[in-house]
Amino acid sequence: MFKIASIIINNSAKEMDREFDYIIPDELEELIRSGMRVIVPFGSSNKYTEGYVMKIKQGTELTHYKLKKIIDVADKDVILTEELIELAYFIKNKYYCTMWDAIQTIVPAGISLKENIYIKLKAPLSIKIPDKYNEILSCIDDKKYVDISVIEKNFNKKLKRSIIFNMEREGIIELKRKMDQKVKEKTLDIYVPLEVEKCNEFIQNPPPRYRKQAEILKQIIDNKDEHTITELCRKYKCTPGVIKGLEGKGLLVKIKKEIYREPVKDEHVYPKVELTLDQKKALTAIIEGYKNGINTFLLHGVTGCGKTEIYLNLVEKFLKHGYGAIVLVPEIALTPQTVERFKGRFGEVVAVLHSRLSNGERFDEWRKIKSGEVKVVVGARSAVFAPVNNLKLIIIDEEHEYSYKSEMTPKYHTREIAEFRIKQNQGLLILGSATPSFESYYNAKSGAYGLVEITRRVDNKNLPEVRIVDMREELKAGNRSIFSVELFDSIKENLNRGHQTILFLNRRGYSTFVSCRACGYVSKCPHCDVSLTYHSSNNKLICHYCGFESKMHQVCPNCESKYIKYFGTGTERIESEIKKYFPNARVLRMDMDTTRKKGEHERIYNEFKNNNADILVGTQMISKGMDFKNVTLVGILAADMILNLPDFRSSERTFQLITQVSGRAGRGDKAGRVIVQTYDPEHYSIIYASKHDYVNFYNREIQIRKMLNHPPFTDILYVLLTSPKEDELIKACMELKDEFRYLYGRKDIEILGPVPNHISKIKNNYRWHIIFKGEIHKYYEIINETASKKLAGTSINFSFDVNPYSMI
Ligand SMILES: Nc1ncnc2c1ncn2[C@@H]1O[C@H](COP(=O)(O)OP(=O)(O)OP(=O)(O)O)[C@@H](O)[C@H]1O
Ligand SMILES: [Zn+2]
Repeated sequence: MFKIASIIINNSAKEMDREFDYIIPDELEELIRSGMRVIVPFGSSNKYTEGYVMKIKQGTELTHYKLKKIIDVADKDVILTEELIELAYFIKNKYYCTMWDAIQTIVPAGISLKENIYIKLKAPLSIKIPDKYNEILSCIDDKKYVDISVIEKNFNKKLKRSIIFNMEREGIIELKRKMDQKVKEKTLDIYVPLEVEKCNEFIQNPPPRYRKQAEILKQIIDNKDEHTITELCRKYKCTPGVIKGLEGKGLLVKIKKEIYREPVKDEHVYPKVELTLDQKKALTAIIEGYKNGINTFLLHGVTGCGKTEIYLNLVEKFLKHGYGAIVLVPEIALTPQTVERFKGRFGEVVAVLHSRLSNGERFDEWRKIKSGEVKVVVGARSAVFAPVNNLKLIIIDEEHEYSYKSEMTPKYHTREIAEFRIKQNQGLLILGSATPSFESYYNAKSGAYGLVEITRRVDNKNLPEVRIVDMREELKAGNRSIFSVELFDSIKENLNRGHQTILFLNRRGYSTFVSCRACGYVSKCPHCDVSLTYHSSNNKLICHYCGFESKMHQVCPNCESKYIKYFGTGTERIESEIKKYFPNARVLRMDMDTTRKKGEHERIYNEFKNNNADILVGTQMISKGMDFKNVTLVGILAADMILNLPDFRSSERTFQLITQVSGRAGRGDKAGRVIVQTYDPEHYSIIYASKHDYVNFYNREIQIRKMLNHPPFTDILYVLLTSPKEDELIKACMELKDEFRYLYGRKDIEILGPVPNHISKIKNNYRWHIIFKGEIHKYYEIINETASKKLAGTSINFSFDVNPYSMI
């Protein structure tokens, strides 16, 4: 009898999204387990391809004759544990992607394999070789194999692979295929003493000309050194010849030692503190609830109530029991404090998964986690897949943040992945926020999650006082500036007192759009359906969607008048106005434009933290969990900016932003104040946010969600259709609508659209969408099939997003 493996092949095409059977050859039978990565021949050309073993089953005589054999295993160990295989199936079924895409989401990019081809001349004297191969032949050897990429480099034209395969078929060359990992494990040559006795003999009686060698060998032994040759030479101030000499005598030997690429080391310590009463109560409620079988808790605590300290205590408790933990933050660079605190409390057992790690560094961290060397992982979204041993605790900080939803297929939500993993491992999931997402609060209220609330800040510090300023009144009173009188006076006062100020505006650049006052012309991106933003720092107009740049016009390109002006405000403009009005103030700006360079986030953050600036201007980058003690004033310049976007989450988003940004004020021993500027001062999300009243905001907004049948009361399948050909796209959308005819009038599903997107063109691709609301899992198969059939062979691409965070 022999065994068969069902394998998912490296291929993202929907048609290939199934398991393929391969025979497990006898010599591999002992080795191969499910979750392992293997190399198999695939397709008619039998190209070497990587794949993952999903299942192992018994074969029959009949299958033996039809099936191909596995060539080799790709790794020593299993890559996907049972739990991660289950997780891959979950992702595939929940977000409607292929199994390969699901697996690629789970494993780090650095481990993927690439096929390398090596070529050798077969030296067939009897064959007449066509002249067209001469150029290739001149690069090939008849004694050793040459890497095809080396030949490709030597070749001035593009070397077609088909030519190489023809040459093989004609018997001119021999090919050898190998699969190599993109990122390799890193090893170093380390010198260690071989036999102590032999060494001692040499040290005691060295021949006169080897005295120096003996002296150094003695020190190496005394210090129990394990070093590379360069390190040894530096340490003992000797030449490499001395070390080589010792190696030649068989006294020192060279061994290969596996090492890790170390991302930044950090020796900062974050000492333990005595928990406040509120923190103790919350911690007890969570631990008791968990003992009684509650697996997920929503920790709803006002800004500055000390949630991080609760997380730290939980992690400590789980570590003591030998369990592993994952701590998720919205974005590493934006939450330096949280990261510092975990590293500072737990040290070496913590790995931080930065988005700026190189593939090699990421791969090394992943290996450390998998081997159990690392027990706590702190990271952004994708760290939820970390192969932590004995995983029992996942914490999602600022769980309402949009960055927890992936923007790439599969468009998973981190919270849903965490819930699944915690269920599999019977562990504990903590969702923390001052402004929980509606999904989570709804679950907590309906009893699906445990709910723990903290309504006071640490040491009973007051939440800041929030004042709403009606900008329409300012205008009536003749104030045309971007600052209301109240905000302007408050900034001045704060500067005089030596306190710090944060000014928030959710738009970068200088202006929102550039327009001609004479003819009404608006500068738009030629590739996208959006207006261009003026950036004063380089005097350019920039598209925020595709990056297109053009010079700022001197005159209107349409009517040549000089009255071309910028309108609206971005962070750059605020910065320059502040500099104009308060020339002595030290101003920092944090937005996408000022933080492109590595390390800039940290630099700006530290400058402000160390009181080297008076005012910090920024976009939503500054709204997250930052804890500055000296900030007593926060100005929100345009609170209603996202309120009017065509998205059912815009009220929720507005409430969250105002509350979170306000939460940066008054965290030290001085009282905080917030000034909210708006054209819509009666809007309930602004009023509730000004009162720090999440619960009543929720109660009101949830009724609207229910009435209009929006999540969390229903599921949405958002189908985005894009094409560079507008006519073809519109026609296909209309025909699709017709094909979905039979779904109309059903109670359990509703169809909206097709309609053009809010932004109807991005990067020369026209965009339309269709929205399905209701029991989408019941209809997904048929929707997918209808669309695939209809759109096959057209210029149109389509993608799915389940419960999207943005429909723009
Ligand atoms: N038990 C404690 N004793 C003294 N200080 C504490 C205690 N717990 C937390 N703090 C301090 O209180 C401040 C706020 O804590 P933390 O940053 O964890 O708040 P948070 O709840 O995460 O707020 P946000 O939601 O705004 O991010 C921090 O400076 C922290 O060091
Ligand atoms: Zn553009």
